[in-house]
Amino acid sequence: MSSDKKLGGAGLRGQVAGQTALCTVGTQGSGLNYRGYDVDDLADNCIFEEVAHLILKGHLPTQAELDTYQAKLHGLRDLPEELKAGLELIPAGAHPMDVMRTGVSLLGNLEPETDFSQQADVVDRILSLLPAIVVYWYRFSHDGVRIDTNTGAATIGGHFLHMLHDKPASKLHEKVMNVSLILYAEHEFNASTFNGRVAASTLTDIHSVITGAIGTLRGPLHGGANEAAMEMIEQWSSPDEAEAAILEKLKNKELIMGFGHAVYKERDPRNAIIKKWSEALAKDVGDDVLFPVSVRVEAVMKREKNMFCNADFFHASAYNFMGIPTGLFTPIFVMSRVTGWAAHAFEQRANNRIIRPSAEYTGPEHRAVEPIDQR
Ligand SMILES: CC(=O)SCCNC(=O)CCNC(=O)[C@H](O)C(C)(C)COP(=O)(O)OP(=O)(O)OC[C@H]1O[C@@H](n2cnc3c(N)ncnc32)[C@H](O)[C@@H]1OP(=O)(O)O
Ligand SMILES: O=C([O-])CC(=O)C(=O)O
Repeated sequence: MSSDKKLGGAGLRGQVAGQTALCTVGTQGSGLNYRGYDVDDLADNCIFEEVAHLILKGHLPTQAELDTYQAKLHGLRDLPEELKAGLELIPAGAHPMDVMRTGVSLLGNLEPETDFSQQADVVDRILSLLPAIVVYWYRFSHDGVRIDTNTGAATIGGHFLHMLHDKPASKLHEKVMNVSLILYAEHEFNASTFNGRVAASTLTDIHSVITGAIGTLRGPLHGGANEAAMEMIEQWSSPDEAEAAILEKLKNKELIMGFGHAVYKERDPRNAIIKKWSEALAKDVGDDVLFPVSVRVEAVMKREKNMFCNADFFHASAYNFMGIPTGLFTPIFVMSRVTGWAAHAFEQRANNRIIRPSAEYTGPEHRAVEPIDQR
């Protein structure tokens, strides 16, 4: 797939800002490759932990390596008591992305990375704990329970759902979580990753890299779009109602969340994959509103604006069908993209020069300070 989107002007669009061996966007194969593998191939054939291993450690694991890696991650699922105490202080009304940001930041105080030789272990610990950080807080603040974060679930996706729903995830749900986490894992120099690389280039600790990236992903123009898309589509009870509302929004020049992309021009290769799984989940729950509404919105945006769904749009209905509260949508993105952020930080550290571009000055001419009584 080639991308011929005109890239220029503001937002550093299209400018090469560094090198990476991790990923290509819009240039090879189906359109998104992690270390040479098509994302659809990975989503069909792997669990997320295999892809995390690929991104973080450089190759797809053998069965023995995967078993060892999963056993290691399982052994790291216990939240430190001080972290639980900190999470219990955060009010129920907080945004779960703020909880993720604070959780990682607090973890950095409790288990600091004091030397870069620790980076792989520190990242495995963060990867293991992210689902527990957000679900422990969510269940304590919303349901008044202190959950056990040792679920015994084989995969990170299954572990997240098990903690949330107090029971093992179905095979279908665990598969969809694996697919979702694989689709979101890495995407070159997107805003949150670039933020992370800038932080890494100062040789700061990995918790600072991840904390900054979480804050950047939170915005509705980036990862927050999956929640914003859900808040939009859940307002409509039929495809016709959705179509009328979208036409009105377009007339008012409103942004339609979950559409468009800074790099892809014609399609986001992740959309067809998550759409297929959203459809399977819709059948599973007997939905006859949310999925048809989403399909109509996609068709209207194509017809009216020649715009396509990005990875976020059909994630909204898919997560909803699995009973996941909307506020936890973007935190799932964090549980996945942490692999990309960390691998970019490792690359930056391995060949570092501090990232420090220049600005074109547009302020006042040179002038002298007026004495305070004359201003
Ligand atoms: C995982 C991710 O982070 S994927 C992105 C998730 N974000 C969203 O879904 C939010 C909605 N989408 C957007 O805001 C944008 O498409 C972005 C932020 C993803 C990309 O921004 P840009 O690269 O600046 O967009 P692009 O250059 O393609 O915009 C071209 C035109 O289409 C319009 N446009 C872009 N996206 C949308 C949209 N979702 N709805 C309506 N119009 C849009 C822009 O306003 C712009 O109009 P203009 O020429 O009149 O100013
Ligand atoms: O690449 C981007 O600009 C946004 C992003 O992170 C993604 O699409 O996964």
